[in-house]
Amino acid sequence: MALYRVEKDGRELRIHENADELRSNLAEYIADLSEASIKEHGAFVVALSGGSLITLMGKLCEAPYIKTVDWAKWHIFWADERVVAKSHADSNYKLAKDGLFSKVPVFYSHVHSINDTVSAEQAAEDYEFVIRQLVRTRVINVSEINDCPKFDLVLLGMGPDGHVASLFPNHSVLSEKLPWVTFITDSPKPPPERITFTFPVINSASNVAVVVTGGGKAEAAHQAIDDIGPDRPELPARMVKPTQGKLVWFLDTAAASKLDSASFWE
Ligand SMILES: O=C(O)[C@H](O)[C@@H](O)[C@H](O)[C@H](O)COP(=O)(O)O
Repeated sequence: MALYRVEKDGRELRIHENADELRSNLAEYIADLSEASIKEHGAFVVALSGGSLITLMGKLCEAPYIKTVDWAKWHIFWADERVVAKSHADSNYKLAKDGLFSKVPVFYSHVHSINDTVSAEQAAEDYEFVIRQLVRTRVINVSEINDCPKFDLVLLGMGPDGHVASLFPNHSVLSEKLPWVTFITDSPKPPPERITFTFPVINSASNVAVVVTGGGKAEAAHQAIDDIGPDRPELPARMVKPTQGKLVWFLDTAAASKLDSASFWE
């Protein structure tokens, strides 16, 4: 039985007894958003991260979702991607292709991987161009507040240091306001070269889910979710604040083990 905390600013916290319960809940959440988005604007525009998220999404490849989800209407992007060949073991595209999209009937023309033949800077520029083209052709909606693309769902993991996508603590890209996609060449988590959505794009999404498991992330989850006072450093995960969209945290009990338990209820 998941425990929920719904806070005044629309954030939702879903804490699960174990990874299997989280996987079931996450698959249902994504399938429901897919159905609602396709009903609303004829597509489901989703951005993935790398890491354990892909395994945790695995139930989407099983019944009933493999048949009930309208996979042909999905447009798939990456909120961050390593600047390596798409066939490389470090590629988030390869991770998602092997773990998910080779098992479900997505249109490969809707799977938007990076140009893996250029520099990180050029790959970020190219990726932003593809997103801009899909905004122009109205496949992707635009935020009512700024001109940022409004993804239907951005799926994030979180590192033990509180990074999300490839937005790492104390990095200058955290404050990028203009580009939709930027790049780093000094990632503390290997490999060093990555492209990443900036926070304006993440926070313009209609829905953002941060999916975190394991006790090694409990301190970061506490600092990202709980009221830790004004003088503590703001972790990147705490900067995920959708301007109009909804934020849902998917945690297992280990990752939630340091949360201020007084403020969530069943
Ligand atoms: O490309 C990446 O490395 C990821 O996008 C990264 O942001 C990941 O989501 C976190 O590091 C959590 O990874 P785990 O869930 O595997 O710990």
